[in-house]
Amino acid sequence: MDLYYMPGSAPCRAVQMTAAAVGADLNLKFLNLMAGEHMKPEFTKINPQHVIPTLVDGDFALWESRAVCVYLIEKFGKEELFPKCPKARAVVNQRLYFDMGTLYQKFSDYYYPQLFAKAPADPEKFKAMETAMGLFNTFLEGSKYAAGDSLTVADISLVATVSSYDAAGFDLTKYPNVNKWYQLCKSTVPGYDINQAGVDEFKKFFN
Ligand SMILES: N[C@@H](CCC(=O)N[C@@H](CS)C(=O)NCC(=O)O)C(=O)O
Repeated sequence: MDLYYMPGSAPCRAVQMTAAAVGADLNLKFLNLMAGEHMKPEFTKINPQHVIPTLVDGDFALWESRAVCVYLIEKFGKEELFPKCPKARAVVNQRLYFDMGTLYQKFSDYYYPQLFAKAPADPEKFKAMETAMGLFNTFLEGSKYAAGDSLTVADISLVATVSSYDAAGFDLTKYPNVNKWYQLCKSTVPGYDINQAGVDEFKKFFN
């Protein structure tokens, strides 16, 4: 399977950690977004939405990191990362959608215009990030992992996002449940070293 990716990208890191967790061997294909490689016809033919991560498994192409993570888990039969029980699965899905639509979204809204369009910092957008992180802190009340007592794909997706917040200098110590969960994930999420290497690349955008 090929994975079009960039190491600094949080959604790509989530897919790489999931691959490590399920034992999937990925053929990594670096795509340089800064050089516009994602807009070349060779890539838009595979993914008309021109985003990474994009997985290619034979004649099947898939993007949206959380969908890719779930595909890998199902393909490799690692059910414990995406429980079948409807309620347990629903909580995992809620956390995944929260990550995509709120936690990661607020991060992108605040930092990306500054990093990639030299826009000034918007304090309202910073507050929205704080609200989102506060919500995640509340979800973690009395819960070891993001969706209960065991590690799931929700943790993998969320830790990719939270490590980007950390890399950007966002103060996680104000969110004690998040901070505790983050430390736990660092030592228990398979392939966390891959995430860390990508985070180190991502940090360079802030210099
Ligand atoms: N929700 C998507 C976000 C993917 C995304 O925005 N990827 C960025 C890099 S981090 C990208 O490929 N941007 C290029 C573009 O939008 O054309 C996911 O989780 O996979």
